[in-house]
Amino acid sequence: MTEAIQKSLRESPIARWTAMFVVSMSMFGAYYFNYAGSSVKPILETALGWTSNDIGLYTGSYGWFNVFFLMLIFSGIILDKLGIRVTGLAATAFMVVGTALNYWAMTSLSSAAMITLPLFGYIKTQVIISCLGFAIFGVGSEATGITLSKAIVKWFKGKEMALAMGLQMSIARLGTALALAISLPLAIKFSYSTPILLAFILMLIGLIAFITYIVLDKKLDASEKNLVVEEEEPFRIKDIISIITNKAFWYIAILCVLFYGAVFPFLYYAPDFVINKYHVSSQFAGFIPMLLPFGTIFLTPLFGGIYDKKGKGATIMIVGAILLLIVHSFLAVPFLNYWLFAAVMVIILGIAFSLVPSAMWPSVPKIIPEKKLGTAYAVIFYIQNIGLVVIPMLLGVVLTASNPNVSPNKALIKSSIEQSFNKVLATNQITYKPSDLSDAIDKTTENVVDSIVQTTFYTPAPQNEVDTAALANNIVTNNLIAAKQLSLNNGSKNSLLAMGNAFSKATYPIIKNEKLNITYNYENDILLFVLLGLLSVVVGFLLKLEDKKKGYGLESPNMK
Ligand SMILES: NCCCC[C@H](N)C(=O)NCC(=O)O
Repeated sequence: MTEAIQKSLRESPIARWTAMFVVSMSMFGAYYFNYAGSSVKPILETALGWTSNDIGLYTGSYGWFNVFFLMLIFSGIILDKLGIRVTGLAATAFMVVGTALNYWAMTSLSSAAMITLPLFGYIKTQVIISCLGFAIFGVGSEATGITLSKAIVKWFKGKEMALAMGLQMSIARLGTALALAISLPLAIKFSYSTPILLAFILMLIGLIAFITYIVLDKKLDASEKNLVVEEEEPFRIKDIISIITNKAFWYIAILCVLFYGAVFPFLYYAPDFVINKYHVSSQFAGFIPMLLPFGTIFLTPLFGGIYDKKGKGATIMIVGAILLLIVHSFLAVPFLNYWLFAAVMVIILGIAFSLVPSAMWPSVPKIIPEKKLGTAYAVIFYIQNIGLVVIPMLLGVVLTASNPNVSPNKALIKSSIEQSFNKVLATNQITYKPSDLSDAIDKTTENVVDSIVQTTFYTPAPQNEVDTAALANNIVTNNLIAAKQLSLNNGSKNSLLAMGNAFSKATYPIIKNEKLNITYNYENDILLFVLLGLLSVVVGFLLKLEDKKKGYGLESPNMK
């Protein structure tokens, strides 16, 4: 037997780094699409008449199947049972199908068509099919994430594993940066659907890249066929028990949900937060949070490289958690309200957001054997996904409760919508069921109020109070014009709701022009982030203690 045959392909740096770059291409597209939709929010509102509720539903649909139908857990089990090739191929194909469905819904379905569905009520067909597409994409995206982690462990165990995982994350975050930088300009220059078309092209590239990876993966297996490698028992369903009874695994999963919960939702609120607290103009508010993903592109592999050579994985996570705590604590101080201070804090948060992931993901293989890694990563992502649904909801509740005086005057808005409806119905002598009318008025009020809250989040203007009375007046006048354009010939519930939709759509530009200024106080929300930071530090120390007790080697270098 020749030397060449005896050597595993893993031993060739060119082969393993090529495998890493090829396999990471699928995640580049996934992270791009993740942020492309929300970046074109204002265009979707004006071009398709999507309300803030529609956009919120769409953004949240990413996790529907993963969380509610446990698809993420199934993906992990499938990964451990059927392997990297089958799972990765299916996952990248899911991303292609989901993105295609999303693109088709946005470009081929009428934005006026409506449907009544259990759980959702009366909803735009275009919105619900786009959500379905995004949910299918979400299944593929999370499954690809866990497949990539397992693939990197396969190629890099005992070598530059954390550096490789860090670089894979950097390539993914380049996708995020691309979405933040070009989605909106693309949508303005061409069409609202161009960023989604680009996402579809990137998904196809990701699928082709994964097929290329399969060739490399087969070559790796062939190169190891004649080697004496430690044969592992195949994965069995009962292995899940040994994962979920492992204390260190739980510390990592809890640290993951606490830490990511204090970063991703913070980014969502950050533009409005810097406008309200640091008096940054709305044009520049997006730039400060944007500093975060850009910084992580360079720092995550750097810290990964340090972990590989020097070890100290648990310590790196603790330092990251401490930085998170410090940043949120300083952001909570009322008198520190100069914009440069916020920018510096976001840069430090970027350092924390590079430290923790660079050590967290390569630490899992030290605790859980390779054959169970798919399921282990899947359970961690599953818990993280639940947190990313619950924490923003909690923040919204805290924000509303902490700012009782700045909410739009719902009663006034409702009465103006009532007036609009009654005028149209009386003028056109349309008969209707009173309960249907009241449902349509309630739904329209909900949409309009939500639009006001969401719009003022991003576009405050130099006024001192919420002039809802002027807005209500405007709604009546302008919505009558919108309603007249509708050929309403009966008073069925659907036609009343359609009228309500036209009202909400017509109201959107009015809200923009009213230039409302709602100043939110974010103090309590930031305190919630401080609490998450504090708990992250505690869990980090518990992980370090458990590692010391059980000897997982989190503090040892990865490179032998
Ligand atoms: N919108 C981001 C997708 C998250 C993917 C995955 N659940 C994850 O957390 N990956 C690690 C990371 O640091 O992005």
